[in-house]
Amino acid sequence: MSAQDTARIVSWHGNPSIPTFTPPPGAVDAHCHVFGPMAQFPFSPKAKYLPEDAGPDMLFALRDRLGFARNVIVQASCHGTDNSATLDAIVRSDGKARGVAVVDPAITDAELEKLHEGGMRGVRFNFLKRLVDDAPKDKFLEIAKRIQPLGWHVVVYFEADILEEMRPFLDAIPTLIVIDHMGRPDVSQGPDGADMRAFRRLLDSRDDIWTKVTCPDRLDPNGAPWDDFARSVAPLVADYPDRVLWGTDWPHPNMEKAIPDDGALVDMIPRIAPTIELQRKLLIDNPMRLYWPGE
Ligand SMILES: O=C(O)/C=C(\CC(=O)C(=O)O)C(=O)O
Repeated sequence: MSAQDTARIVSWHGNPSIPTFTPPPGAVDAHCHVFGPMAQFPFSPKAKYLPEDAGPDMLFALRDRLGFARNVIVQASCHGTDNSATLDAIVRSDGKARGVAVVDPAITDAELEKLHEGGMRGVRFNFLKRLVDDAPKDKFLEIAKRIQPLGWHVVVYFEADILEEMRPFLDAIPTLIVIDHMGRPDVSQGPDGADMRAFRRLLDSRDDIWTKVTCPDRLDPNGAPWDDFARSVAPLVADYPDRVLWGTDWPHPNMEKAIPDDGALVDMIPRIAPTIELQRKLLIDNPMRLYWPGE
């Protein structure tokens, strides 16, 4: 049975709390998605989940409610390699959103250029078997080389159990790399656990590997208030302050059984970035360098 035969899913909170923490003016939500609207932007026939519509109006209302100024919209796997929904959201943002695309390896240079004009600044390689049918490393490396003239970076999503086998691939990527959700460590192991130590070795292997310190809801097996996430991730932010990004992950694909409160997610920020300076780097300086350089 494909996702298209199943009922459409709601994986986001209907009434998120207003956070206690006030993000600094200009803060960027650097990891979120849009779903559809399906009537205009149908989901991929290969989609592994079929969500209800969560389009740009909803995303921008949440941005304002949480106190953010800008979004980086990452093409979600349910839209495959058709980036139209993400591009449409960027157009509607009045310059307040940029994007990360997912592309077919056969994409032409002219099409890549068009994506750049549409506000894309990176390409995502997804290695989660539950989300994509295949992840051809050789073809991904070709794309990574071809996006270099555009000044783009590569976003890579994988889980901790394949970190070591990912190393030769990651070593060969010629652009800056952003690892989604820290490569999904088991944060209940703590800051000195095997997963965090392996991830730090990766960060130490190159100074142009960045990461998103995101998704306590996905990574903390003990759930809210995500204490294991806070104690494991705060030292990472302290040690790599210029290489970290933060995002809500709204509309939280596949989290329908444990939907996080977006306000509570924002309230995690001072627990992982306790000083004004760390918060400014995490929420403004770092994402601006990648997505709005020169502004
Ligand atoms: O939103 C995320 O980053 C994580 C996802 C969904 C995803 O990556 C996608 O659909 O492309 C997940 O773990 O299911």
